[in-house]
Amino acid sequence: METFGVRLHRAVAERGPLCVGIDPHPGLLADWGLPDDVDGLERFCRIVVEAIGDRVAVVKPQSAFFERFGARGVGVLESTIRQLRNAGSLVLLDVKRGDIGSTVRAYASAYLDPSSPLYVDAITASPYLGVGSLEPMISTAAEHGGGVFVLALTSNPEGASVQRAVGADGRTVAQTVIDEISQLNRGAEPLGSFGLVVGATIGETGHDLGAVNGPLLAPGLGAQGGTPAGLRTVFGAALPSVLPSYSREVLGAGPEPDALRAATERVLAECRAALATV
Ligand SMILES: O=C(O)c1cc(=O)[nH]c(=O)n1[C@@H]1O[C@H](COP(=O)(O)O)[C@@H](O)[C@H]1O
Repeated sequence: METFGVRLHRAVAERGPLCVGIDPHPGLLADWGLPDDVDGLERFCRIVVEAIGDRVAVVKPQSAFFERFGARGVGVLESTIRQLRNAGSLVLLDVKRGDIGSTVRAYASAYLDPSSPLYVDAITASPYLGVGSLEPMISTAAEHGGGVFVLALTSNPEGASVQRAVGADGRTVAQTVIDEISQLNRGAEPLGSFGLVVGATIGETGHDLGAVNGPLLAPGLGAQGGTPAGLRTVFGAALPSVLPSYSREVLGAGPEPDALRAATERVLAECRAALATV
């Protein structure tokens, strides 16, 4: 069984360091001339998958935009996941789950067990009930070759008051998350399967990402003001492990498939250039 880290490493080598998010905001549906309903959602996703599913390493559907339409919206999420897999991109489902361990086990079966209809390559997880509470996700991912991206330093301005709080041992909350996830990737080659989320907007924070040995998802580019050139300031020597992630910056170019592809190529070229500067 190939691990997620191995698959991700290969996908990035073949398709380049880029994750594109599918975030069907009501405003984007309107801009694309689509109704704000399940049919509009379905058409939006189909256009994105057909335009870029066969050329982007990772696609990250944001679950909230599907859940807001109830069961039929989740049905569109299921079919979008299937279509993305057929197009050859890895699917990172952005659900930011976290709970007590016994409930995390159910989330793990929902997203990381191959028998689930919502099975994906990797999910995002929130560690704020304790990194240890995520253990069922970690072990299910390890068992089935999946990945988990744990929030460390998020792109939003409100995150810092919690994530940069300093504990009794002098480390920030985020650094303890970084250190615990790094342990899980020890010895993995060429890349571990347990990633961290670090926003592209946060500037230099003094956190040590040097020992992570796993992917560093960098959302916040484009619409939230982060730039590829700014990634070096945020990530320093860890820059080669960064997986830049864009949603609205790319999606805003639609609905024409050629325009979506052109926007994807543009941000990919910018990211390649920024990541090559180490
Ligand atoms: O986990 C994430 O992907 C995430 C973490 C974070 O710190 N900030 C952040 O913006 N995100 C997600 O990344 C996407 C950003 O979308 P854009 O701002 O449109 O590129 C949204 O789906 C967010 O939920």
